[in-house]
Amino acid sequence: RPGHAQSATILKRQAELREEYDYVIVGGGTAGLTIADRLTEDGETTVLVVEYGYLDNSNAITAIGPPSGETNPEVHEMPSATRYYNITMVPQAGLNNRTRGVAAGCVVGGSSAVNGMIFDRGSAEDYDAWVWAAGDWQDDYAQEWGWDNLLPYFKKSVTFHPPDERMQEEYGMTSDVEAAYGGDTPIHSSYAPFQWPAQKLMWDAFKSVDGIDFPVEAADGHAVGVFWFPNSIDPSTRTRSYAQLGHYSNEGGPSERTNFHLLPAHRVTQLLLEPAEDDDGEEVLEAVGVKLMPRDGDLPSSAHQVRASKEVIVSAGAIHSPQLLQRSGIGPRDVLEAAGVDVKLHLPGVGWNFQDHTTYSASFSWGINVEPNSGTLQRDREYAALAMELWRANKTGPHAAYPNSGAFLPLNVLTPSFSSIVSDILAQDPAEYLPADLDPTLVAGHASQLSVLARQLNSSGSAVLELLFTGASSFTLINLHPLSRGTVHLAPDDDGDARGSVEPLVDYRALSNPVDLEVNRALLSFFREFLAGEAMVESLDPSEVGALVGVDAASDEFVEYLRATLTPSVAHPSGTCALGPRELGGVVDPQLKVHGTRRLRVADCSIMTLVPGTHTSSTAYALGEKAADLIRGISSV
Ligand SMILES: Cc1cc2nc3c(=O)[nH]c(=O)nc-3n(C[C@H](O)[C@H](O)[C@H](O)COP(=O)(O)OP(=O)(O)OC[C@H]3O[C@@H](n4cnc5c(N)ncnc54)[C@H](O)[C@@H]3O)c2cc1C
Repeated sequence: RPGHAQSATILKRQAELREEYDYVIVGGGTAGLTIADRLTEDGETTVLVVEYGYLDNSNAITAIGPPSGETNPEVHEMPSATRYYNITMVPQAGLNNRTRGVAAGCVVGGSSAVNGMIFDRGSAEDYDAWVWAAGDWQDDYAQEWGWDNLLPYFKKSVTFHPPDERMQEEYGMTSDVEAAYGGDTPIHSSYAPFQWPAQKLMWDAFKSVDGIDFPVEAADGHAVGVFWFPNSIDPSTRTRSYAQLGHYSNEGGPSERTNFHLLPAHRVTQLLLEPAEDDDGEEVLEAVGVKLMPRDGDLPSSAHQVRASKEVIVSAGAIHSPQLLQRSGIGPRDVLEAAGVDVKLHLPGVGWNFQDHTTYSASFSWGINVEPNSGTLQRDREYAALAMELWRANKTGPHAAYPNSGAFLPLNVLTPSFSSIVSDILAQDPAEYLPADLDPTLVAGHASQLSVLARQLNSSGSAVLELLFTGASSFTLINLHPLSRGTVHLAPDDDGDARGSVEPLVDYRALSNPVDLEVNRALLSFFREFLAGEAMVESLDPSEVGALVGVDAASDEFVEYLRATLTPSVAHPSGTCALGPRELGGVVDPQLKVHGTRRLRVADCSIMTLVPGTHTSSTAYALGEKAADLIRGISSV
């Protein structure tokens, strides 16, 4: 245990912990802290947040700008590895049995403390898709979800800082505050005050491609096209803005409220569940509290228990929320039995429907060298000195550069054969690419998702390719709407060991659905064609470099390249406790209540039925805000 960990052992804290709170929230991450902040703002409602990570005030979490050590050295109060879980995905059958780490934040603030700070939102269709996937139950889900219901919470969840006049004139940045923003929460959303000149050349080149939109504002539901997007960065200090600073230690925030308790460095190992009846007299499980264990120190002889008089809210993220439900006896019967867990509620959707965006690299070099660029900082000592001076003076200049522009393009812009890909999806037998003997409700849910995905891939309102550009010549091509579905299941050797330290089996099942190969081919073909177009040749003169040179996107060799190099995750894990009817494999109802239970909700990225075509943190904040209102029974912002 790091000596400086600001965490109490349960014995030290036992005196401070109450026996009972109104609400117990599992996970002090992006959504969890947002919910806790809202529930306690009345000064009366008592809330305990249990967080496995440490309360870590290292400035290394917030520092951005020049490499550490050169100015304002980063201070690591704790080893940086303590801010991540140590999980290795299971060997990926579709990726030559490769494995790698699974990125998930493990610290107060959750993944918002370690993420890349791209702070965009999906398109309206990305959120309507969750409702569409509810099939015959759409009307129920449309009451609370879909873009129109979420937009007020997106607005509420951040303080937006529009680009100033210079940034508008010099870089062409645009925004529409009224359409997309208006909140004043201490979670900040802003643009970098410096962009490299080659960025503009690429932006201009996109203008020569047919069918591309350039929305003035993307965060109002129009996140398709080439557009500017902000970062979760506080522009007054140019430091990371994240859930710990915005929903815990902020002035007047939860850390100053006596009705709020945060217990870091403790893991909830099980939910306390009792048999009960719901309002219709049906037998259900009722959540009455949690069992928790310290992360460090001597192991107590038994787990400490805390009761929740109103509700338990699970916000442990898309990797650990399903794990906790499963450990507690809620999940697919076979998975629970294999791990020796008593099945209290057979709910096959728990841990199913695992999704993330996938990515692979494509590298080029520019034949025309446009100065300055990030290399100039290394090559030109005078320029480097000026850059450091600007950063020291007012946090501007090249060291303030951060990605703010991207192409988020629909399939019909990427390939003229988009409709044949859509037909391939519609022609699929929904069970064909799923694990054998999957519960029929999960197959039915997948069938529903396939029709939603066909609709999105056929539409100009949903992006399929994400390509961020800053002026640099290396790119990652991201598939925003994969069809492959994976699992997060309890490890059979998870014997419920006292600390709960056995991590779940994380299987992306990347490329298990062949349509994902087709889409990846389309991403590469489009991008190569774009770079070979007149506008790019005249301004930057690209030539391809690296392992893909000479590899035809239509060839088997390209498939081999994908299997050898594709990354199955860009750290946007989603979908493992999906919003949706039980008949379609859903785990939570429109109120985020777990089917078959009382006083138990899940609220984090695991509830996203389909991963939206965007980075996921802004949605985690918005759904945290939404969940808090559902819990409080508030029907509009
Ligand atoms: C490396 C990385 C880069 C990313 N880059 C971006 C980006 O640039 N832009 C973007 O928008 N999104 C990005 N994301 C994704 C985004 O940050 C997440 O989708 C979002 O923060 C998840 O929010 P959440 O509330 O669902 O979960 P989290 O914020 O991860 O919170 C879950 C919390 O629960 C705790 N927990 C888990 N199990 C237990 C338990 N049993 N008991 C107690 N506590 C528990 C965890 O420690 C964690 O703190 C990135 C994520 C990572 C990891």
